[in-house]
Amino acid sequence: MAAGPGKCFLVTGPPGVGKTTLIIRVFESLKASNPSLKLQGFFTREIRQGSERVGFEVVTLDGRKAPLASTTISSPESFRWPTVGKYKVDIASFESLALPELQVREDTNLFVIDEVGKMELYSSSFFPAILKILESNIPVLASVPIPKSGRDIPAVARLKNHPGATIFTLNASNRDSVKEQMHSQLVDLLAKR
Ligand SMILES: Nc1ncnc2c1ncn2[C@@H]1O[C@H](COP(=O)(O)OP(=O)(O)OP(=O)(O)O)[C@@H](O)[C@H]1O
Repeated sequence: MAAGPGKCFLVTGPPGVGKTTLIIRVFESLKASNPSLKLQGFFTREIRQGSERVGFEVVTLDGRKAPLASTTISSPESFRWPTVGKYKVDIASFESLALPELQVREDTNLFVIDEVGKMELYSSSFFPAILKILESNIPVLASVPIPKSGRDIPAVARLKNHPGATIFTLNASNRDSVKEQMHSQLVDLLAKR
């Protein structure tokens, strides 16, 4: 196993710049170049009704889905859902799908975590699971939001300050080159393990 701090690749950039798309493409090309890699984790995708975004779902790397947040959850009436903007966050649903994916296993090669955001962090078990992964020295590919306030949420600040962190800031003109860079760095890293 590699010595020193585990590698943590962080993708950031403004909403809609293509963080999820980039992570999916890197994941797919890694998988295609080496089908025996053991990859674990999840993506966050928006749910649309026509042109309107009505929520988010989490999707595991092998395609299982669960709701993360929605504008349309209403029952039970008396339940006070945690919210991010207009979305009600279904912490139990997120946890039931995502937390098992974040369990460290002996043979895992890479964890994919899209994203470390406010909704996901409502789960009090989510960030501790990430810290455990970092302690395990297994590489991580994660996306983190750019804060509206200019100040990172504490969990994101902690990831960015991790000694093994490499931060890629996406914009519309660099996303293809960042994808190539990230893919080749990960191929090198995974070949060493
Ligand atoms: N490299 C690309 N070329 C063309 N279109 C792209 C590319 N990357 C992303 N897109 C398009 O931009 C839109 C937003 O992409 P994506 O969901 O990946 O962004 P995001 O940064 O993850 O967004 P969010 O901040 O909401 O999580 C999608 O419709 C996607 O198809």
